[in-house]
Amino acid sequence: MTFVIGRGEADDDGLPKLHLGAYRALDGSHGADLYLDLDGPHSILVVGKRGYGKSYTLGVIAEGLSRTSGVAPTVIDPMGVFASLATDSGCSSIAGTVLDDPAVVPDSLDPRSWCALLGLDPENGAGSLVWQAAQERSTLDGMTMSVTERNAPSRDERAAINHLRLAESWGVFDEDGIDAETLLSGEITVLDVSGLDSAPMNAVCRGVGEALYRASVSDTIDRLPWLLVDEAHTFFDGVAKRALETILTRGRAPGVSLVSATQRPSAVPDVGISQSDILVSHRLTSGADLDALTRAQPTYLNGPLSERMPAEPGEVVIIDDSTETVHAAQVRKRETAHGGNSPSVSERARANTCSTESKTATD
Ligand SMILES: Nc1ncnc2c1ncn2[C@@H]1O[C@H](COP(=O)(O)OP(=O)(O)OP(=O)(O)O)[C@@H](O)[C@H]1O
Repeated sequence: MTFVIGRGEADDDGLPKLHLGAYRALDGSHGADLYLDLDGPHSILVVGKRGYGKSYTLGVIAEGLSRTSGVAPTVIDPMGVFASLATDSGCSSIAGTVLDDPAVVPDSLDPRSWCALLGLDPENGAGSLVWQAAQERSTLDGMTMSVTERNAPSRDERAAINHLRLAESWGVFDEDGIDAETLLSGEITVLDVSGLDSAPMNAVCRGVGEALYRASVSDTIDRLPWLLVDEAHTFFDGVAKRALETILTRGRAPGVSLVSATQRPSAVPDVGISQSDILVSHRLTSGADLDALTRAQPTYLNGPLSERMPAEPGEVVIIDDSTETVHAAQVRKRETAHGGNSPSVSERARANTCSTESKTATD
């Protein structure tokens, strides 16, 4: 019998799950293996102070998802550390796509999102022009044309066009950009947004979140989407917030999962904590961050969470609301290289061994 977070105790029932790690005893020794359910949708919040393993854990989850059929993982990567998932030349590489300059199709954003993105009031002047343009057209050129065709007061027209030009200058909208169909192809897609400012980074996240949610609601998909967002406070603080909240509050019914990782749980809106059915907490020490989690602390957690904080990188306490259980665990080692690593001799040696092995295999 093994324990599957999000499902409970399970015999080998053949349902999809990923190997998350092992139980951790008080003396630090490792116990039985621990798994994470991939059969149904989940909202998972991964928290922890810098350097204690959030991105690493996100990578472990991404690896497990990549090796599971029936799911389609997308990673929003603001630090540029997940490319190694799909480009690792070692022995355990994963089939997937890394997009260094990700662009979304303009109509992945609905008219309300366009106004929010550009900071415009949809009820007035330039905002209502952008709203109508987004309703009618699916390209930025088309939207600009739509604005000029309205015979609106020239001040409003100029303001709307300037805002659309600003959006164009971000380089994240393209009619040939990624759409839900591409993201749902099954292989992992890593969207490296590390070169972008906060607004375009948020635009990509909102576009992707909305596209995945809309595709799932339309009921035409044959894989369940998983959206993994690192440094999630950047997106909960920006225009992507609404798309993430939609997935958190309404995503599970159509089958969309969200895994958000942040070192600042205090910057995550309450809904981001209360609607997560699984909390994976690495070490946290800031009072504000512990308070944010304590406010949502379930009654079945005996004693304060602060007293159960792990001490070492990779160690976690997991609160599983679907089974109302709490677990002390050690997250397993990554199979692919962790992009956030400082260079180390052992990591280089591992990569060299792998490339020698694969060369020998092809000789
Ligand atoms: N489960 C694990 N097994 C082994 N090593 C780990 C594990 N988790 C983390 N580490 C080690 O801790 C380091 C820091 O992890 P990681 O980069 O994920 O931190 P982080 O919390 O995301 O920090 P940041 O907020 O700075 O991105 C890793 O490079 C790795 O060496």
